[in-house]
Amino acid sequence: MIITVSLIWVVVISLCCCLWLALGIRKRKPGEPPVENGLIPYLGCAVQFGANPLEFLRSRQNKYGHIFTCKIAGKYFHFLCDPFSYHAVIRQGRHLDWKKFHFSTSVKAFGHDSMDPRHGYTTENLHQTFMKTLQGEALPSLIETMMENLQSVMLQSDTLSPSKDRWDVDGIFAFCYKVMFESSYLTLFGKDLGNDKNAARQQAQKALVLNTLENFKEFDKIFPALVAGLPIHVFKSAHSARENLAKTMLAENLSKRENVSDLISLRMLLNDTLSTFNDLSKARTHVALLWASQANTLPTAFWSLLHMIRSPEAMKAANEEVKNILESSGQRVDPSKPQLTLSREDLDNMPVIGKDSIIKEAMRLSSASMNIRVAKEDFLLHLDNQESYRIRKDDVIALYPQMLHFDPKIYEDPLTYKYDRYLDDNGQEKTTFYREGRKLRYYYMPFGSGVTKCPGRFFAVHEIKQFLALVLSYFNMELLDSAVKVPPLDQSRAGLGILQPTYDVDFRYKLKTQ
Ligand code: HEM
Repeated sequence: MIITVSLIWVVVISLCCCLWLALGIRKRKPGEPPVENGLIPYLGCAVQFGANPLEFLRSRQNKYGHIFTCKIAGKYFHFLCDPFSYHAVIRQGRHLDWKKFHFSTSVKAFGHDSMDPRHGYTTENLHQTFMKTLQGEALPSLIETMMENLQSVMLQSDTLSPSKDRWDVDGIFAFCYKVMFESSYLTLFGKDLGNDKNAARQQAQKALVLNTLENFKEFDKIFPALVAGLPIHVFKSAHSARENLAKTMLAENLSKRENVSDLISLRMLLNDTLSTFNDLSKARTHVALLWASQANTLPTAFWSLLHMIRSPEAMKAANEEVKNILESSGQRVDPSKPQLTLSREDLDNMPVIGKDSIIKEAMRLSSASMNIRVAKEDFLLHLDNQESYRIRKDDVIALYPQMLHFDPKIYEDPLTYKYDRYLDDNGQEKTTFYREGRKLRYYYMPFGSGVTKCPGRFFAVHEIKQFLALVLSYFNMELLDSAVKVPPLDQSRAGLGILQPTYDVDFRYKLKTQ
């Protein structure tokens, strides 16, 4: 009897193995890129890729060349590693779909109904909504509101309590998190009480911000798992954190707030007029925007501030240019009346901070976004070296720009932070980079590319510039350990944007005496 049962098991397992070999493994057809199926059914190469994507891709590039295919979580990814061929993917050919992956990822992570007009829940053109409310004429007012909020959070609310006479110690990431989260949340989602100074309402407002921050953190922790396809119900506390966030963003709550940004008010209107979403689904679309506006900005603020403080030359150059711009506009730094104004032009005209070099270099070192397109049909992908490869319908084509950012043939000494790397000899933005003597069209891509390029990028860079200009204006800052090493990047979020540090770095700050 025992022998019969064992025999049945052996047969079942063998059948499963045969089925997996027959159906789960792709055989390379003529004209296709080399393929790796990985050893684990369904997951394929996911575990090796996830452990260190850059190392994984470099080793496969050395083995296979400019393009190769890996099975990851049931899908076939064609990784294109030749920067001169990026154009073939970025210029949105008729064979490639960018919407499918983006819309389905958002549904998986945030739980709203599909925002893809092809699915029939809404006719909103999200891309247009973002461009209209985050760029061009919409930008100056976002910058102005952010400037007020940053100063109020740094100096007037209880978020920090800085003093002239005493150093305060904090983690740099913790500091950036507190200051940037609150300021940019209030800038986009408005204030509960408008300008009401009533103490009880101020406290209620503060409690709402703190709760939102805690819920955001809890939810953000499991974000990579949701993108990978795990259901949110597996993560009890993150699930309730996401639902708590959504509750605060129900129309009945948002409509009570004042100074709500154009982005959120237009989205509320379009949710009501163009969609069939229920109230909760509408609220969850706002949670998606909260995440998009914070998840990359917070670590970018950290890396920019950390690298600046660690680099005496960067600190000196940045300090001088902030001082000059304030002097030339006749402004005095007074923490008891924090009303500095720096327009978009002021911010753009400062060389080190203004031309973004300090920030760009910090992002080059910490960005690990993945640019993804899905093949709409079988087609031939033409590379720069005249080779062509067959791509099958529904396969994914992926660019991993960290390979560019850390390429020693493009960036000399790529692991070193050089605050002026993106400045030319005249102190202007440097836009020419070469690889083996050939000028590159794509050399810096933390915001993605082509049609899916981050629509919030101008606001994002300006808010970091404002943040740096203000901390330099108001605070003296020092590392607790002046020889502290830069913490390693937390790879668990690789593919999703700016990586977080694996641990925080302590610094101390106190108000400057003018
Ligand atoms: C340093 C900060 C930021 C970085 C590095 C960043 C990066 C990115 C990246 C890589 C994407 C995806 C592009 C793709 O899929 O190819 C993206 C999408 C997006 N970002 Fe940002 N982002 C930042 C800040 C912001 C801010 C502040 C906002 C809004 C206020 C924002 C709004 C969005 C939106 C709405 C999308 C989705 C666009 C779409 O699917 O059409 N981002 N961002």
